[in-house]
Amino acid sequence: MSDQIKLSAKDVNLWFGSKQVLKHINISFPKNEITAMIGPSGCGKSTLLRSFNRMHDLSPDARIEGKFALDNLDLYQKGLSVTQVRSRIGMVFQKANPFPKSIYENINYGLAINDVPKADRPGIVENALRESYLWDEVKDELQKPATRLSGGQQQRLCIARAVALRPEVILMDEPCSALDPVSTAKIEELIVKLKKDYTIVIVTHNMQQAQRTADKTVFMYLGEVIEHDTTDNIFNHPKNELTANYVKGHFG
Ligand SMILES: Nc1ncnc2c1ncn2[C@@H]1O[C@H](COP(=O)(O)OP(=O)(O)OP(=O)(O)O)[C@@H](O)[C@H]1O
Repeated sequence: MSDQIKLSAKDVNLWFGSKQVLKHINISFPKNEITAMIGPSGCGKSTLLRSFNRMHDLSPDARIEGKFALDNLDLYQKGLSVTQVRSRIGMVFQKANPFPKSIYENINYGLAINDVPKADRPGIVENALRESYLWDEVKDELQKPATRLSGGQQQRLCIARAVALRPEVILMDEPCSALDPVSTAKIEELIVKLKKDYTIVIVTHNMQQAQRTADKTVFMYLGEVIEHDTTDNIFNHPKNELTANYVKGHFG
């Protein structure tokens, strides 16, 4: 763990049309820690997560105020492309979304569009698959379509695709919600292992998952950050009554 802030949002407000979805968000995520974002459906967790890697750039009705930063880099500054941002801030989605291509090509593609020299790519693909605990299962069938892998394997492939680009941050939006308990346990083990090299922010509805994986937890409600503390404090000694009621399962 360290006190160095890797990712932050300052005075952020976000509207979709006339509806304000994020309100006065001030939040920071320390380097090499896992932070879980929890809160009832519709409170803005995904919207906040997606803001960091500029997923709203193409939504004509989205209006964003405030500042998002990676270290001291303004993520919305003029001249900084989405591809540049996403090579440093990777994302893994709720539903595994491999390209309809081979296992190998799923990882190779990102390397190619980021101009990684051709000769380096096979080694990077192998390392990314090893790092994602998938290599032993797929090493003899790298040319097989990725869509034939199991759901859990596909999600680990998506994590491999993200880590291949050596991002500094990995954003995860309910990465296990479509998986069975065994696959979920594997991904959670992987997430905890990855924090040595990455800063991780994970949106989850699974309270046990937050407690098993996250150093810090953020509770959001109606577009606001209500409480942000160590995971132990959020679940066992919450300061805010709303947080207490939510983690006890009284609503949401
Ligand atoms: N592209 C969009 N255009 C318009 N409204 C949107 C868009 N994306 C999200 N919203 C709205 O913003 C609000 C917050 O949604 P968001 O997905 O961030 O919540 P969430 O806390 O992640 O919910 P869940 O836990 O159900 O995924 C919701 O009311 C949602 O309908």
